[in-house]
Amino acid sequence: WRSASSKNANLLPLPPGPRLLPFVGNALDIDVSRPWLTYTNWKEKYGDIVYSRVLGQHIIIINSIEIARELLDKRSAIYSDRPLIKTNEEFGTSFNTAFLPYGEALRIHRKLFHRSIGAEASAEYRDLYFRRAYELVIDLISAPHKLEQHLELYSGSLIITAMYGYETPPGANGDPLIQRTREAAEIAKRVLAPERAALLMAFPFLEHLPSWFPGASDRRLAPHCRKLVRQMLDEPFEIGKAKMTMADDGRPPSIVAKFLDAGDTSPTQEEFMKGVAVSGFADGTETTASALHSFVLAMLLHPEVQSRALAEVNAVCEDNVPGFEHRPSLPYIEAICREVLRWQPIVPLGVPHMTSQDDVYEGYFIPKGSLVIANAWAISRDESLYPDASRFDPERHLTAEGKLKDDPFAGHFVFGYGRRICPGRHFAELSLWAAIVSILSTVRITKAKDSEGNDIPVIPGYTIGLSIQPTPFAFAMTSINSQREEHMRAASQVYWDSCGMLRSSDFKS
Ligand code: HEM
Repeated sequence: WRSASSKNANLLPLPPGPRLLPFVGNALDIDVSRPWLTYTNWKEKYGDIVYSRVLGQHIIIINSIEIARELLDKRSAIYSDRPLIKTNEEFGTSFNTAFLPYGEALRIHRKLFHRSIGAEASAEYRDLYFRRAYELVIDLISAPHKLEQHLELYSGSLIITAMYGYETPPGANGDPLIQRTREAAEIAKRVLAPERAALLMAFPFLEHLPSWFPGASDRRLAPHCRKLVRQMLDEPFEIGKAKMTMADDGRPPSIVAKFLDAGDTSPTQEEFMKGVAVSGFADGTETTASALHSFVLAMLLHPEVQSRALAEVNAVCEDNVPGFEHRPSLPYIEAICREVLRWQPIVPLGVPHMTSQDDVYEGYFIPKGSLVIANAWAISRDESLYPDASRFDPERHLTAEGKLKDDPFAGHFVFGYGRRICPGRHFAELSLWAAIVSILSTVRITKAKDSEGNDIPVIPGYTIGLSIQPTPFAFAMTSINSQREEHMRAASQVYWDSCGMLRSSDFKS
């Protein structure tokens, strides 16, 4: 137990944690590429709430859903700040909702998100999820080796349409927002290798020590990155505006259209709107695509899950394509979606919160300015909630009668907490469901064969960083229901033939 700060008048102890070394604290104890594993080990030794300190920064690690909900949900008013990361200013990325401090700008961003992709608004895009899911299935059948590209196009184009009201044609890579985001992400990767990104997010004060970071010289890319970000903010917004003047195409209005309709379009408000739209795209595309990537890996490893899912869909839909109207009758598909999110939490440590006041929890002192990390990885591996937790097992979410369990934690911990909970979670869940049910009903994912006809073994692995995704693996994908495949192709064709929507080619350059 260590003594606490002078503000801690009752000299309450800090939560338990590993022994601190002078100056560096616990910096040397942490696996920097996969800090969630270190923190999960600490759960064994120190419990569900752990105190650590690196270079004077207080860090509280939460390893249980109960404590995360108690502090981050119930005491959200004082657990919702974010650490300031100066690199964001330099590279022009401080507009992103995820980096905003707790305050007025965040409140406005979250209100705009709620209006555009809250539970109700997300449901308005029912047709869009499926149409794009059909295109995903068609793309996967014709070019399975471009899996990552197809998944990124699926998740990114859905968000672009919801945000701006224009569409990226199937198979296209040419959308300027996608291209520029990719370019900006490349710069971010050069400046911030994944392990550095995770470390910097967890310990933002480390950016003051550039000598610790190989690649700091890439800071010369900052002006170019700022220019890219400006284009990302302005160009699609102008397209969204132009879209408003076009004839009504019967689609739900985009978030930009709703914003412009609402009237207050002062430059400050407009800048908020632009920031929200690009944050949604930047924070939602890779996460959703990574979850789908994990799904494909899980199906490859578990053919029996694919068979059961297909039998369920066939029993409910016969040879028709499944839609949201079938969702209540497809509990096993729902269980697969839950398990995909639980099995490999895409953001294993969530995004760190920061306390804006001193607090006390169960007799432990929690200082103001502490980074609070809710360890989604540890929760996903909690054997009391999820026995044999490393196993991919959708059945854990079903009752003995095959009904979906009433699990208050399902879909919760992977999306974060309180006033910072992921504002795209409803949109994400609907787009995951549409893609997963469309794939399972129409294709079979199997091991790829080598030149001698033998199965290529699958060695599952994951990348490192703030968010994770599977490392590349070989697989094959074959259509197993020609009627559904035909329906998907025809629906997609009819749509694009009759489409009056603005396309990305309407961009100036
Ligand atoms: C499977 C998909 C997704 C996962 C696993 C995921 C996960 C998360 C997590 C863990 C956070 C941090 C929450 C916290 O601080 O407590 C977050 C924040 C955020 N997410 Fe998502 N997300 C997903 C999809 C999306 C989508 C589709 C969008 C938008 C269309 C989106 C937009 C955002 C934004 C803007 C934030 C920052 C919120 C804030 O700081 O207040 N996410 N997400």
